[in-house]
Amino acid sequence: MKSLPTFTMFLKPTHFSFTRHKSSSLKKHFQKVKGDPFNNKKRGEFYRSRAAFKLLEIDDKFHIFNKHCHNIVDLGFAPGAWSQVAVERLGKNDFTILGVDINQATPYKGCHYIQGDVTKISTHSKIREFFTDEDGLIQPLDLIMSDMMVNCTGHDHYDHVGNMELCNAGLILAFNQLRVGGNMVMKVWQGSELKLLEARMKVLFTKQYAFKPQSSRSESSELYFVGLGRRDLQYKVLLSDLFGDLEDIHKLQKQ
Ligand SMILES: C[S@@+](CC[C@H](N)C(=O)[O-])C[C@H]1O[C@@H](n2cnc3c(N)ncnc32)[C@H](O)[C@@H]1O
Repeated sequence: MKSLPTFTMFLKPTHFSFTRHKSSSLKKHFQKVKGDPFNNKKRGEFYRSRAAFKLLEIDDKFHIFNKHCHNIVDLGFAPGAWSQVAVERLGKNDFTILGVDINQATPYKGCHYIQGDVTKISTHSKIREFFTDEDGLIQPLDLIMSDMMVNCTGHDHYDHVGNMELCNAGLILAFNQLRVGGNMVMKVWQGSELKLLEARMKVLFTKQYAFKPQSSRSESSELYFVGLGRRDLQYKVLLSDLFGDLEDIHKLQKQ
């Protein structure tokens, strides 16, 4: 396998823009609670997990829960804090949230849940079925959010490779089921293959960002890729093209 540029190169401005963001809602959290705002007992009791804070920051920055956001898939849903944030942020909007997780979980109120492995085609079929209405019309997705992560081994390379497989599965879902103009957020784990994922995102989305929320521990290799505005590829790009090597993908970007 070709060796790919390191993540430090990935952070150069010609690639994804990389920002740390001080969110207004998080500032409010700081004011409400003393001590570590992300690890506070009261806050922890309110959200199903600390992962909520990362999504709050992402939404503050990229406004993913906007008025066009109705059909949402939450990949790696358990224990459900991201769905909880989505419900909170979408308020009275008309929305449907489907959580998907390889493990058993309890759906968040007002949300739906299926147990399934996102790397399996059968799970993608279940998602499509769920969003097919009584007349057999498939309702495309407006937002795919993925906080999926393999069980960490503590060995960064293995964790990165495991995460890449999950990200690729998320991208396949975006290719097949995300509407034109739709958005995607996914957790990525730094490593040599990130360059390839970045290139695929560039083919699929008009704007892409790499974002490290403040609530994500600085020593952690995680960050989030945000793809805004799924492109209308008009059948010029096939799924197999998207999963070609880096050189082929760069050619696609020029089309
Ligand atoms: C960091 S947790 C997600 C936390 C969640 N976003 C929240 O807010 O509560 C990662 C999740 O990814 C799930 N996961 C890992 N591999 C998966 C796969 N192949 N398919 C579906 N879910 C997967 C794990 O079971 C785990 O629940």
